[in-house]
Amino acid sequence: SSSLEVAAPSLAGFTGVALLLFWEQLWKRVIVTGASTGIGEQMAYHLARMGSHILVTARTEAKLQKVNGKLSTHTCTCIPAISYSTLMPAPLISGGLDMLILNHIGKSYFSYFDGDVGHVQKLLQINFLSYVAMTVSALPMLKESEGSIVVVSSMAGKVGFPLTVPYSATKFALDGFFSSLRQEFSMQSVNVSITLCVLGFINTGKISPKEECALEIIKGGALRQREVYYRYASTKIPLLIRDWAADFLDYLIRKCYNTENLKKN
Ligand SMILES: NC(=O)C1=CN([C@@H]2O[C@H](COP(=O)(O)OP(=O)(O)OC[C@H]3O[C@@H](n4cnc5c(N)ncnc54)[C@H](OP(=O)(O)O)[C@@H]3O)[C@@H](O)[C@H]2O)C=CC1
Ligand SMILES: C[C@H](CCC(=O)NCCS(=O)(=O)O)[C@H]1CC[C@H]2[C@@H]3C(=O)C[C@@H]4C[C@H](O)CC[C@]4(C)[C@H]3CC[C@]12C
Repeated sequence: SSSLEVAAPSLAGFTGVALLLFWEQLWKRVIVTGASTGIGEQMAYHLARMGSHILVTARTEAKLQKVNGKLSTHTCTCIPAISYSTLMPAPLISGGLDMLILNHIGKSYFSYFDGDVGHVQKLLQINFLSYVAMTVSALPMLKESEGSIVVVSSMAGKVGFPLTVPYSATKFALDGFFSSLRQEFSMQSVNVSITLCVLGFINTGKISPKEECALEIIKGGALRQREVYYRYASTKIPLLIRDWAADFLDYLIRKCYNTENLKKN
């Protein structure tokens, strides 16, 4: 389809082609949550190109059907009307699974913390607790396939950025849960990899395009990396500063924060 052809140039790099060939040998079965728009949608297109069996979720049926239409020549199952706002319903997964990509997020605001505890609770349910519930449901199958869990997080889940208090809290929680779980897997010889993806601001322009970001996430998961940094320099360097000069990094973030530009997204 046209949109898959549009995505093709981003796979042109050597690692992209190598991954594609490697992936096709394995014929992966993958779940991508929050795949109706943004980075999740782009991951669905990349995975389809690699010949994966994919299951995509989101709340809005119309948007998911649009994505499904572009994936029609591939094996794709849509689970629309899935909302993670209430405690996870029955597991949506049956049969085998090789990779669980947890990507969805609920809507939040981009301004000073307004004291709304209910909003923090709701966002924790969508952005954090549902990730825990999905992981618990999928774990028997992932153990069987020695598969992978990929958790999409943010710079705002590693460093304190202003104006994103509830969102940031949910992303820090993911790091705590999945880093601790990774340790336990290692101690219990559970061969399921956990990849935490630390993303900077993804824009629609050429600097950090969502198509490239989506491919980096899939690559990191397939290679069973502990963490993915995208873009590497602009996420990794601030984190190195954080560990040695936290106050200085906080100062730099406040100084460089372009709120007007971010509010437009
Ligand atoms: N964009 C960026 O600059 C950055 C993004 N990230 C991370 O990347 C990931 C993807 O972000 P992005 O592509 O911008 O996200 P989008 O806002 O484009 O997509 C969010 C997805 O989640 C779904 N969703 C929203 N609310 C719910 C809900 N209550 N239950 C189930 N599904 C829901 C949406 O579909 P629907 O509304 O139909 O349910 C949509 O498919 C996120 O984890 C985000 O934190 C990290 C750093 C920067
Ligand atoms: C401003 C933060 C990123 C700093 C950075 O990486 N700059 C270099 C970019 S470069 O690679 O192009 O050179 C942002 C890191 C995470 C962002 C927030 C987020 O995770 C999700 C929301 C996305 C939405 O579109 C805008 C608001 C966000 C809360 C977003 C705000 C900016 C970040 C904190």
